[in-house]
Amino acid sequence: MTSLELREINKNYGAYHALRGIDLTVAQGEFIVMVGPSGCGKSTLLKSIAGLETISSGQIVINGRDVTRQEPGDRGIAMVFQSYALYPHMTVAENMGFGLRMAKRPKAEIDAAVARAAKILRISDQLDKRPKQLSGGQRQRVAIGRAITRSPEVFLFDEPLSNLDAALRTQMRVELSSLHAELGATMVYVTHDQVEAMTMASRIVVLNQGIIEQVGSPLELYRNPDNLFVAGFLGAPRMNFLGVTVDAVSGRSVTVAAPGLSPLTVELSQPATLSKGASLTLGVRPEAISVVAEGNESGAVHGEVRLVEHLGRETILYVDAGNLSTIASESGTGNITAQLSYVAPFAAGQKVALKLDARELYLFSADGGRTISARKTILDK
Ligand SMILES: Nc1ncnc2c1ncn2[C@@H]1O[C@H](COP(=O)(O)OP(=O)(O)OP(=O)(O)O)[C@@H](O)[C@H]1O
Repeated sequence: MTSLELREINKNYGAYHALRGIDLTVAQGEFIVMVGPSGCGKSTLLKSIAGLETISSGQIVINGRDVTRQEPGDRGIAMVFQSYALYPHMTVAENMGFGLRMAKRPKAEIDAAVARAAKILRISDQLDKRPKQLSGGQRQRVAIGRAITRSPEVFLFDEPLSNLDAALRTQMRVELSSLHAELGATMVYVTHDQVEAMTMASRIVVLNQGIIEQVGSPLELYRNPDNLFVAGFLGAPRMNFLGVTVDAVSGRSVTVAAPGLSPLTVELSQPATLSKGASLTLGVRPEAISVVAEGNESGAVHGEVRLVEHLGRETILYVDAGNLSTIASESGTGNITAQLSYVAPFAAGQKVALKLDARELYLFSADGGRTISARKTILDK
């Protein structure tokens, strides 16, 4: 059953076109996570669904009701903000019951809803405290509790965990996923955090400059990005991009090369009319790069280690591969990043040969960065 439908949503701030024809259908119980670079329109879209922003054109439908012109309080949504937005002079219980009190619900009903939400969020012993007596994590639980008590048709979350420290964020992430499973509610969640997006979402929506670049399950987007933007946006460290030229085409295979790179053959999604010498972008994720002994030439890139990050279980190498042309290196240190799943004994200044896994290569068209390589197999979660 459809829970939320966004139809051709446009939002202008004066001459600035912040949302450009957003279409999205969300099924009952889905956990939608919206990601995208700063300023791409995530908050504007969330606030538009909430009714805190008026859209310039389009339609917002919640459970079959057109709510486009309705007040926020009448839309059947509850929003949880990054800043918690709790009333400092009210107790936890009063904060949580606020929405129901405004709706003039009977006291017994409010008390029961608050008690239930507090139990779910494990803050039953905090109900008489005021927000300033609580930790950041507890405050965010109260804000979520306030949303739960209203039994909304759709929950909206605007970066709810970004004010918490790393350990608490991990804990709350797990708790929010459990809460979602327990309530079976439709949730739309905005975040900057890749891990939150990958682990919590039923589907991720990647926004860029007011348009949707791609919608899909986390693994679908990670394995089969539609274009260079999505490929580069999801994954940390980011996918490496190398400028290459077509060496030879044979049916569905294309061999590409670049100065400093041994020729590599990539499967295409369909037979392509690529001519020899045409420019393309080759993509390879850091985890699809291994270090091989010098002298092993097949698909190897030779370079010098600039920086090593030892993360315990894994090692990240930032390698300068000389004149191998790469596009916008993420770190500014070296131009190829390799992520090795072991404690690798490398040091800055060391010469290495990197091998790119031929099964894990992506090719993007020069015009618009469309993915033209064959789709990758997705291993189910
Ligand atoms: N009230 C406003 N008036 C004018 N422009 C605005 C207004 N609110 C947002 N914008 C512009 O609209 C664009 C989208 O803003 P929005 O806050 O939705 O981005 P975002 O993706 O949530 O960014 P961030 O991740 O940094 O929070 C930005 O370019 C922003 O400057």
